[in-house]
Amino acid sequence: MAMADAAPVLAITSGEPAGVGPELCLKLAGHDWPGRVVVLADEALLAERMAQVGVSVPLQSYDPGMPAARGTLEVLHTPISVPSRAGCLDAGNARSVLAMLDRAIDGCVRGEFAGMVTAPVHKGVICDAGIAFSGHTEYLAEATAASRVVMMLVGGGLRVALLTTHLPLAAVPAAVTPTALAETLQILDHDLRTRFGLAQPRILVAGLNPHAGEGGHMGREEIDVIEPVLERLRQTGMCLLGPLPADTLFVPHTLSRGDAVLAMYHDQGLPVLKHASFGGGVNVTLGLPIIRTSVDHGTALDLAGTGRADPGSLFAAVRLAFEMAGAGAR
Ligand SMILES: NC(=O)C1=CN([C@@H]2O[C@H](COP(=O)(O)OP(=O)(O)OC[C@H]3O[C@@H](n4cnc5c(N)ncnc54)[C@H](O)[C@@H]3O)[C@@H](O)[C@H]2O)C=CC1
Ligand SMILES: NCC(=O)COP(=O)(O)O
Repeated sequence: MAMADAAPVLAITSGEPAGVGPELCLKLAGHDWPGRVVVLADEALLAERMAQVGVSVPLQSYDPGMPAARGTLEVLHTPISVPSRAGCLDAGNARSVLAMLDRAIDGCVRGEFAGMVTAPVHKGVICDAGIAFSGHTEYLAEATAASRVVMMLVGGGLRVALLTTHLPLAAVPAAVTPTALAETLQILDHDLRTRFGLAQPRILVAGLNPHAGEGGHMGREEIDVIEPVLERLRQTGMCLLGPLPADTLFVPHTLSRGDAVLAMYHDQGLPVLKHASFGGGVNVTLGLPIIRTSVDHGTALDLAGTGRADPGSLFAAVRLAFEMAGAGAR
């Protein structure tokens, strides 16, 4: 167990072995972090990627009581099941990717780790292995028995949270329910106060339909669901603006009126966020009993093994996790 006043220890899951995660994790070594970073990865795979991208990073096996020497990378060996070639997915490794997540989650729940930072996994190859998987966010919710969690991306001066996450577009309208909206806004408001230090968060809520439904002529979710929920939550003291037409919500004048945006679905909010910050954005899961941040990008199979993947988002995710754990960034 980590001592309450000891430097926080973060678990960094290296994710899909064929993706850029393992080589990005190597770049964490030698940086002056305000605590310990422990990379969960297959040690032999890390050695292979080092050879492939032409770097040499001394690895030290993770020992809870013994922080690694500066310049080395602490590694908690989590074996892959079959050899992995950069850029080539193999469903045979899906279960080992999930075992890596399970180890990090377990360590966070037990207090061994102050939080976890995830490098990307490949959702499709995990599903190809016969495991229903739609993302870390949903997996973490289930693993920690959190009844609802909220995906929020932070970057480029924006905070964008999502009401629905990895759903087919056709399933989105039915998921815009009073309960889902109210609980999501309550989690967002709560975590903006407690984890991001905002005394009175102002949340801009997007409509679902073009022009926020144009008075009911282009869809009724705004009138039937969103407006009543916002009105009810305003009575509890929450500062909510909306439902706002999503096409003009992200113009600077409107953004200046809020601290965070709640988008109704994945591709309503994330393209704007990624346009503003790709390579430096961070994905945070709100509503969990543990701290979890992540990169803003995927497995980038086209770059895996080249050493050219940008580590900026991983670094930002690690910095934010340390800040959330109470350790200032260096
Ligand atoms: N946190 C996670 O685990 C995430 C996982 N994914 C998964 O990743 C897989 C691939 O997704 P894609 O849509 O192809 O997105 P992607 O982010 O892997 O790639 C999109 C484009 O961005 C580039 N790119 C990505 N990361 C980069 C980096 N660090 N530096 C420079 N360029 C970078 C890629 O080369 C590619 O051109 C999917 O299975 C998806 O679900 C996607 C987002 C987050
Ligand atoms: N587009 C964000 C994304 O896919 C990340 O999902 P998750 O794995 O963090 O749930």
